[in-house]
Formats: sequence, C-alpha cells, structure tokens
Amino acid sequence: MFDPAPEHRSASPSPYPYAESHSGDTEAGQAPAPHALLVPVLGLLGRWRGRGRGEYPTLSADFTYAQEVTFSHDGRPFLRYEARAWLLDADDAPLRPAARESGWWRLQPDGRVEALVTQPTGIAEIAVGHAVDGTVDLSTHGVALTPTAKDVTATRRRYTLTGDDTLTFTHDMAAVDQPMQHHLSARLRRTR
Ligand code: HEM
Repeated sequence: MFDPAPEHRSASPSPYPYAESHSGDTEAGQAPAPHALLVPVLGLLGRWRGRGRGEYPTLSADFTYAQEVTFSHDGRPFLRYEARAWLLDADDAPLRPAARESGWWRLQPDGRVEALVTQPTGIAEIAVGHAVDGTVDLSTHGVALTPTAKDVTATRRRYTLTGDDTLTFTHDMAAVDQPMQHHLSARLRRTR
C-alpha cells in the first residue's frame, strides 16, 4: 500500500540518512559541521552525568538524585536535548526513576535561545533566554499542561559550563501554588 523509503548509502546502521553529532567535531567526516548559530552552545554538546539535590516546600524531605543530560545536533541551528534522572538512596544506590524530559533548543542570532521541552508528567514548556559566556539561562515563555498534570506555572533553568568538563544546573519553579523558588541543583561531568 505504501512505498518503502528509498535505500541510501550511509555508514550509519539506521535507515535515517543524516547523522546526529554529539560533539562540535565532524567525527571523521561522518557528522555534520555545527551550524554557525550553535557557537554559543558548542561546549554543551555531548553526554553529561552527575548528581544533585532537590527540594520544594510541599515535599516532606529533600532528595538526592543522579542525572544524565545529552545535547546533540544534526547541522541545523537547534540542539536536541534529553535528560533523565533517578533518585539515590543514602548509599548512592538507585532508588527509583525520576523526571525525564526531551526537547529542542532553537538558537537565534546574538545567542538568544527558544526552547521546547516536554515531560511525561504532562508538562510542555516553552522557555526563552540567552546563551552567553558558557551560561544558558532559560525562563518560561509558556507552559501547557495535560488535564491531570501538576500545576506548574513557570520555571527558570540555568546551565553553566566550568572548564571543558563540568556543567552545573539549577532549576527554580513556581508550581502547586508556591512562588518561584529552588527545586534542583546538580553538578554534571562530561562522559564523552
Ligand atoms: C532532575 C530532575 C527532577 C527530579 C530528580 C525531580 C524530583 C522530584 C521529586 C522527588 C518530587 C517529589 C514527588 C516524587 O517523589 O516524585 C518532585 C515533585 C515535583 N516536581 Fe520535580 N524533579 C525533577 C524535575 C522537575 C521538573 C523539570 C519539573 C517541572 C518543570 C518538576 C516539577 C515538579 C512538581 C510540580 C512536583 C510536585 C510538587 C508537589 O506536588 O508537591 N520537577 N520532583
């Protein structure tokens, strides 16, 4: 009934004919060069892993978590973003899966960023901000909630590169009738 997608020549085992790159390099000619608008965020490209602390006034206790964050590109002026977290017990063993999210960061001239981020908890965020001198600062432009999602009204996320290999992350939010305040802080190291 449907025609199959045409075969193509590619080093990738995937039928998708374009490479995704996790670095600013062209990886032996397989990966696209980063778009010029990605210059302010080139240092973020790659996989990051680390741990953090979280809190919110509605929660009975603070928590410790681990997190993995990935940024990649396909040569166009946006980043693909993915993050997943899991809670840790007092011995640093995984306790249970926590937040996941994925999205797109659209780079604009002068380091302006428009981000779209969705979470399996029914929250879809659009955030805007800037990437300047190794820091990306994104604040809510709009939030859409599914009918059963928790009431998140605004967030602010800051990512700061320290040297080549450390990325700190802070996340503030206004949610469930609480004013904007700290929810998460993490320190991540580049894994490759
Ligand atoms: C590293 C990522 C994150 C971790 C580890 C995390 C962890 C947690 C934990 C442990 C709770 C307590 C409820 C539970 O045990 O599940 C919680 C609650 C909550 N989180 Fe997060 N969270 C993360 C990211 C986010 C993000 C990105 C948002 C929103 C944009 C968010 C919004 C909320 C809300 C609205 C609550 C419920 C508060 C309440 O109803 O009292 N979280 N989070």
